[in-house]
Amino acid sequence: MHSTKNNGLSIYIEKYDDNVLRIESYPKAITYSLVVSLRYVSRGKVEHEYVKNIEHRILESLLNRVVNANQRYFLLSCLDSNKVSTYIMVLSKEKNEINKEADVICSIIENLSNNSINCKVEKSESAINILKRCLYGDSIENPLKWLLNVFSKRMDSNNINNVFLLEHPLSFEWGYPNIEPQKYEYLSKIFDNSDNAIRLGIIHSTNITAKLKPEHLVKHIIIVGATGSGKSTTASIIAREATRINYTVFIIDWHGEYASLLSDCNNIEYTNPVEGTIPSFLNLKSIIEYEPLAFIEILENVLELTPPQVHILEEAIKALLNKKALELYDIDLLMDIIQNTSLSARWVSESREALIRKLKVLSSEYLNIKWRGVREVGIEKGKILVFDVSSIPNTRVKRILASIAIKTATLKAQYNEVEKPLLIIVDEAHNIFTKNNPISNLIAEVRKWGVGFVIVTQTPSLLAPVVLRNANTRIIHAIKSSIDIKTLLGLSILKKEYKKVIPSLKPGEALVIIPELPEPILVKIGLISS
Ligand SMILES: Nc1ncnc2c1ncn2[C@@H]1O[C@H](COP(=O)(O)OP(=O)(O)OP(=O)(O)O)[C@@H](O)[C@H]1O
Repeated sequence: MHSTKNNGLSIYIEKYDDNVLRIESYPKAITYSLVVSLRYVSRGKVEHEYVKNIEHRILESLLNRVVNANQRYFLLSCLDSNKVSTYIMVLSKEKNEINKEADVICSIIENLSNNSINCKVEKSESAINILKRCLYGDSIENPLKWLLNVFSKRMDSNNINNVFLLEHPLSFEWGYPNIEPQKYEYLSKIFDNSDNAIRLGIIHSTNITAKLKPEHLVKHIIIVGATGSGKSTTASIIAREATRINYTVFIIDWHGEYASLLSDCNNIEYTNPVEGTIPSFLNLKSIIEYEPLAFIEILENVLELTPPQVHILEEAIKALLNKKALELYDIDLLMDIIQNTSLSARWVSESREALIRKLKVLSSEYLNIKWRGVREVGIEKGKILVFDVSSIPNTRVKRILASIAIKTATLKAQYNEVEKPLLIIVDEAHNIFTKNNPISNLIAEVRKWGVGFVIVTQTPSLLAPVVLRNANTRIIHAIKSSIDIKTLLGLSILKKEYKKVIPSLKPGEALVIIPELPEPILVKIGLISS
């Protein structure tokens, strides 16, 4: 994906003080604004003609002021809980004048309407909400877009080129006012200078580096976002940073993207079964010796085995375990054993054939992978091992091999057979951490063995709920699908206010939620040079 050149108009609206908003537009033009709301005071039956007349006179007065004064006004009609409300946005380059101007126009309006219109200056927070409602209202012609267009032309006509596209609603930065001094201090404390942390990028409107500490890593991280939103880039930054603080990193690379993302790293090894290498975690010996049930459950789930097929598989595994030299990068051997299982019931032969048919997708013959000839690559402290499954032609096989590798990696961590702490990054995790895959429950268990997961997905709604619940650090890139946004909102991962922000994040921008902070922070993800 390429980032598009932004030659449009970007507008940042931030709280300046209790009533005043500061608007910064690109190309550079800073102005100040406040919003007054108009309410008709009910005085019995108000004549339509009478109201129209007042409105006409108010508009006339405002127009006169536009000619004479330094201010601009913008009338907003917003759909507010099913009724249309009227607001006036007062714009000025002079922040000192703007409160005075609001008083002036309110007194003009109240006088002209004989006090049948109530005029009130809105607090900054509610002014932002009002603008948001107007902006996201259903009207096809976005009034604010028009406003900003006109406004910028008038205020800074020399600087503005001809393109006026509000193509990116987040440029408004709703809910992201400049960080106030107390909050700034608080954030600096949370993201202190400690070197033993993952540096994610810079927090919006600060020069504070957002960091994830080791405790965040073992409480798991989820990275969500639509295609092209920057998930893999973020995951690759976490991988690099994790090795810097001496983590062992294992990456399940679903699409074969990490070779280019990490091309400049020299502490990295790649494995790809189609090219004859596998991570040592894929030697089935460990999983079958330590937890044969987990192996059976993975196959049962991914290959949708029936109970009789599971039974036959269990018997075959028992037989396999009785064999002295267990070499099960050898699914072929497992199939031989199943073929020769001496179960006598009549149903066996049919189920056996069906089971073998299902297992065939894992065989050397089907995959064109010579399981007996593959080279196993181990994992070392401070290094990254990538398991690239992208060239395996069958999604079920990818899911099985990735699940087995993850399970074995965590077993090795449990039995201290791998250098810890271990960080397992799982790209396209919705293919693996599904509701019925037993692997999903690992996320609630592995912390005590010094293992953290980074779950990367574009479809959080397909993840097992246990996975979403147990990933305490959330990195949310742009998401378009309303189902996925709802999933995050439903889990209270996000407050409703962010619903509109998430689709508009730019590639590499993310809302980051860590347990210590009550609100998400907006982070521009990027490598921080040492
Ligand atoms: N932190 C960043 N800073 C600048 N640009 C970025 C950043 N992250 C991503 N991008 C841009 O967005 C593009 C897509 O990023 P990336 O491949 O990480 O997205 P993705 O969400 O993983 O997409 P996919 O699901 O298709 O793999 C990158 O090629 C890069 O141009």
